[in-house]
Amino acid sequence: MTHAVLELKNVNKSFGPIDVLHDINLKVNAGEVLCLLGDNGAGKSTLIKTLAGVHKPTTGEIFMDGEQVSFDKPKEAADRGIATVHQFGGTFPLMSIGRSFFVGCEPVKKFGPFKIFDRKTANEVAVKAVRDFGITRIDDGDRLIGGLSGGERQSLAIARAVHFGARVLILDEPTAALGVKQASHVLRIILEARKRGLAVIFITHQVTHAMAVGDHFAVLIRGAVAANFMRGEKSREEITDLMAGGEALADLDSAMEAQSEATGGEPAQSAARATVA
Ligand SMILES: Nc1ncnc2c1ncn2[C@@H]1O[C@H](COP(=O)(O)OP(=O)(O)OP(=O)(O)O)[C@@H](O)[C@H]1O
Repeated sequence: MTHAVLELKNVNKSFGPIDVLHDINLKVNAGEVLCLLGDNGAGKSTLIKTLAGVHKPTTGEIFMDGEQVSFDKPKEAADRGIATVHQFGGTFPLMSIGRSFFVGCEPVKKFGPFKIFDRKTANEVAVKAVRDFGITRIDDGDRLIGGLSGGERQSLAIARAVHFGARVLILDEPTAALGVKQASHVLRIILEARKRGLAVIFITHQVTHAMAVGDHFAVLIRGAVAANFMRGEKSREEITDLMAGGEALADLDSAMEAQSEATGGEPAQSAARATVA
């Protein structure tokens, strides 16, 4: 029996008296993109941090390849192959591509009695890794990260994670700040990571981007998985409605109706209809 690369069973997370995640059950397989959708404050960051070893679940279990794991710090999650790429690629604008690719594990060469950073090797390996990922516009490892476009930075960070053996790639809103062309570039890189057999968790607000690459979708509302479905099981409109808080608009409608009844006035226009119009 093949196990999911990553599986969460009944994961709860509380901060003191504040319960943030409620009974999260999710799994992601090798070569699959799980899109995690949710409005602001839904608990996406807390979930990512719980997977990446920043937080420990209050209760519940996390499994990798069927084996229960527990991370005391982010390095332990990273050593198991869980890599998180944040919105701006998490790199330093004033570093070169070669330098930032190897930050923390720089290749060195001998220079007399000293060991110095092997810039040539770092640049060659970094440029090859990103070009293999289809980022053909990067051909000089000495270029500064600050001179790359947002999409190129994201793509570089993904290629780096894959190069260093990531098995689970957590992408935290990678397309949120990008224009259409740049976003489609990053989506192609996500598909390439999937093709290489990674388990990808793609956190996004953008339903169009999720639908372009997702195999499996989970919608978080107030820290719980409100919907969990596979590609083709829900329409764009249904997902958008869930995402836009159809529930919240329904609450608002009832509040407006109650107010209108209380004042005996004309019924106010439906919040949901007003939004759609
Ligand atoms: N350390 C903490 N202590 C107390 N409450 C917290 C803590 N971290 C998060 N929360 C609460 O948990 C809820 C979910 O927050 P989280 O940042 O995970 O949401 P999110 O979906 O990532 O939102 P956004 O898209 O705005 O980043 C929020 O109400 C937040 O205030």
